[in-house]
Amino acid sequence: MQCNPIERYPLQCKTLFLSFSLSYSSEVRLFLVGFIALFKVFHNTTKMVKICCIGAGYVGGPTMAVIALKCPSIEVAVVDISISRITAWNSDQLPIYEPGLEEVVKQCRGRNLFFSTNVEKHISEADIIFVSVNTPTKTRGLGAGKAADLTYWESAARMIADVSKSNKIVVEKSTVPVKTAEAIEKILSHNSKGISYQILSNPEFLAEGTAIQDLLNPDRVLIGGRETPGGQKAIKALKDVYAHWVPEDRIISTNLWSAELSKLAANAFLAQRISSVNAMSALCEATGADVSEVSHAIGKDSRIGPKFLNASVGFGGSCFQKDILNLIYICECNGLPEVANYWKQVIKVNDYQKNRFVNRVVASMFNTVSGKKIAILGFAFKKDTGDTRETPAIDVCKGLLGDKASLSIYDPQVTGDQIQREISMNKFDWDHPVHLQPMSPTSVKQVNVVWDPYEATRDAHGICILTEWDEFKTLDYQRIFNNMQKPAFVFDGRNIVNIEKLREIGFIVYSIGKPLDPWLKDMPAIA
Ligand SMILES: NC(=O)C1=CN([C@@H]2O[C@H](COP(=O)(O)OP(=O)(O)OC[C@H]3O[C@@H](n4cnc5c(N)ncnc54)[C@H](O)[C@@H]3O)[C@@H](O)[C@H]2O)C=CC1
Ligand SMILES: O=C(O)[C@H]1O[C@H](OP(=O)(O)OP(=O)(O)OC[C@H]2O[C@@H](n3ccc(=O)[nH]c3=O)[C@H](O)[C@@H]2O)[C@H](O)[C@@H](O)[C@@H]1O
Repeated sequence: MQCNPIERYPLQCKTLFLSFSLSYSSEVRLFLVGFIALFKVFHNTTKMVKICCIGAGYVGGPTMAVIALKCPSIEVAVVDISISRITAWNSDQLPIYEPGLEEVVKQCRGRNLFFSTNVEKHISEADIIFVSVNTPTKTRGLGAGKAADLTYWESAARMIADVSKSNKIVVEKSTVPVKTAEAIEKILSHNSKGISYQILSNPEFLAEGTAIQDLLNPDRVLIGGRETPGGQKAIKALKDVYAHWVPEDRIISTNLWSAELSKLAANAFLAQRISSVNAMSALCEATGADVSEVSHAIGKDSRIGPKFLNASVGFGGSCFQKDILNLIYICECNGLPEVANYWKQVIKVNDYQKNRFVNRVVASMFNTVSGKKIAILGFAFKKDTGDTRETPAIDVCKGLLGDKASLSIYDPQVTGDQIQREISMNKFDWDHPVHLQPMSPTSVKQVNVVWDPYEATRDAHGICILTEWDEFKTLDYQRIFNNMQKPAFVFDGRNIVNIEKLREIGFIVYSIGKPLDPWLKDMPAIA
């Protein structure tokens, strides 16, 4: 990495200044002070550290926007092969919905934050290159259905090797299998043309919907690097970037493999907590216990803690399942089938939870939803995002369509096009760059997407709440009930409605892990 010459030669500059100061008049001294100040400014601006991030997605976009916000002296370019994504980043309609993101982008865009499709130019000019491209589950070949597909990562690495003319720090921001850095090092060093590369692992822990807050105030920043002087120097350079706003004690450095594995481990532990509470929710329904009360009681134990104990229709999102599958594959490759099986169970329980929900819906409606209108409230995988990758809504909707239901879907942040695409696409196709996905999948006739929850629920037999959007808590349920077929059902997959109030109105209510409505007790959901 290049650094400011004033910093590189501080002693020489100071000595020069001192010797002139002693021998010349005050005017000359004043001139010199001005000259050196200008020299500093000039060099600070021309030798600005440059960052390039390959991949302008849910991670690359917000992460770089926050770096640009907090480090005005660093120039940040976010590049992508998707022209539509970059066009959107440069417009008033950002490509992703994330609270607080627009404000940050507007403050920095055009100042020290740039979005571009000129991948080669920005890579070649950068000192630090973050790689934040997709690492989806492989769909075919060796490890299909489990291993991470590193196609996009490898092509980014080859691009770096092709266009670089100066030394680079390459930062793994994508979630990758442990030991990926070794593979990347090989690609880069075999094509190095005398250039030196340092690979760092700097996994991202932000959650969608709270990305900006997570980035501004992270629990920790993790940086893994080689234990060589070069590796340690690279770690220091990246630490200096984060140190602009993250307290030093929250910046952890480790070896490369610990950092890579910690990311997979963190997601596996988080997902395991949800599967644990979801497994309990099934037992609560069978026994009359209330899962919210159980979560509250166990969460009071400081060793367990209260977070991530909300029972739900299942976890979704682009990462939990993909990263656990990846972990399972790594365990299998390392001859650890027992460990692999342990983690497999987390995914099995998640699938079980989604199936269980569909079975409840169908069983309570006299064992058939054929031709019945079911309103789906919420399609995103969680509130405050428009992201639908691996949302449990896909499996629930497919399950209901399998029983010939007719669906009317409302989500405040997801378009009809996106919903149709998700429902008609094959599993795992969703996490590839947009321009590589099927352009116009055949839309499913029994699916109607509307922009109003009252429209979605009119004449419906039942309502499934699949995302915990706040607005679903305050809907006029009396009005909704009046316009529905009877008996009218609410299946709350997020435990957000007031069950007692809805029962008073006349609804038959199912809420995950809560004591069952007498109606549901008489209609057991056996698959
Ligand atoms: N979405 C999330 O909340 C989190 C994601 N991650 C990880 O970060 C990585 C990226 O995830 P997302 O940002 O969600 O994905 P994304 O799909 O939103 O963004 C990835 C971008 O990379 C671009 N791309 C792919 N290959 C490229 C190449 N060779 N050159 C230039 N651009 C290229 C794609 O066009 C796409 O816009 C994944 O490994 C994911 O596991 C980690 C933490 C949180
Ligand atoms: O690697 C990633 O992609 C990210 O994955 C998750 O973040 P994210 O998927 O954006 O959102 P979460 O808040 O973790 O929710 C994931 C899913 O679990 C569900 N969930 C969460 C918490 C809970 O108690 N119950 C529950 O069902 C959510 O509704 C959602 O469907 C992790 O929380 C992030 O730390 C990580 O960086």
